[in-house]
Amino acid sequence: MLKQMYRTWQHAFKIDPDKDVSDEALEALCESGTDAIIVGGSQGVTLDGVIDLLSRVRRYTVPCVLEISTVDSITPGFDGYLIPSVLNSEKREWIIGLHHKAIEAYGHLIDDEEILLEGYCVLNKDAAVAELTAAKTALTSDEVAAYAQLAGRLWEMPVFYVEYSGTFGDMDVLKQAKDALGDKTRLFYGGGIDSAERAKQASAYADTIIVGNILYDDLKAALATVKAVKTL
Ligand SMILES: CC(C)=CCC/C(C)=C/CC/C(C)=C/CC/C(C)=C/CC/C(C)=C/CC/C(C)=C/CC/C(C)=C/COP(=O)(O)OP(=O)(O)O
Ligand SMILES: O=P(O)(O)OC[C@@H](O)CO
Ligand SMILES: [Mg+2]
Repeated sequence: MLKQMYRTWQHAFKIDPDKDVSDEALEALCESGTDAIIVGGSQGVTLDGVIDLLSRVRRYTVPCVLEISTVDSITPGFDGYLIPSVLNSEKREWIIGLHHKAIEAYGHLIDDEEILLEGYCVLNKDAAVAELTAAKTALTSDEVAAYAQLAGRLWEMPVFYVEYSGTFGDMDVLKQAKDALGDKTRLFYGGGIDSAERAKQASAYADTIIVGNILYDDLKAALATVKAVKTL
């Protein structure tokens, strides 16, 4: 059950259903000691791609959750569902609009124990997700911290996600977000973690680090990020 699990996560791999990963690489990732596999991406996510990846990850015992990016690619069978809301989007649809429509259509199917809201702050202007969601990425650390305080201490969202997808972020920004968040909300960090060293740096402030792109470019380096933050 997602709501019982996510608070213990220190590390997760995010695997994109739109990208190729070999069976050998997938086995190494799933058996690495990571806390969870997140299936998600912002481009080219299809139902077929999601089902294919889910069935392959299901050969292993690692928890597997879907980070929903389109309604059409939701399928049963995951251990839980993460719902991103891009707090610094200039467009209402990415904050609450698509969510409202989805709840109207599928709200009756939702198991509250398996669904988790993530307040995203998207900070790399060059990431596809920033363009897609019209994120206002040029924010000062105080402005990011204000989103963290809002998401954490006021709204008590389960997760605040500092997202630098594609590049390693500013650790001072991450620290300030942590300080502003309060103790109800888990801080997720993702973006440019491509070594044990960077994994350690980010996990000094983030409760959970998310590792994505490097798993396609350098599997060994990706696996090293697990050992860097977890005592196995
Ligand atoms: C049958 C069954 C199991 C039913 C379950 C019912 C259920 C769970 C219903 C869902 C209800 C609900 C509220 C759904 C939300 C609908 C929705 C589409 C919301 C919008 C989400 C959103 C803001 C998407 C934008 C993209 C985004 C933030 C994706 C997150 C992943 C991410 C940031 C990937 C990074 O992107 P990447 O591909 O790596 O690309 P770049 O590196 O280039 O950025
Ligand atoms: O792909 P990277 O840059 O590792 O980022 C991970 C994750 O935060 C993407 O949503
Ligand atoms: Mg990516």
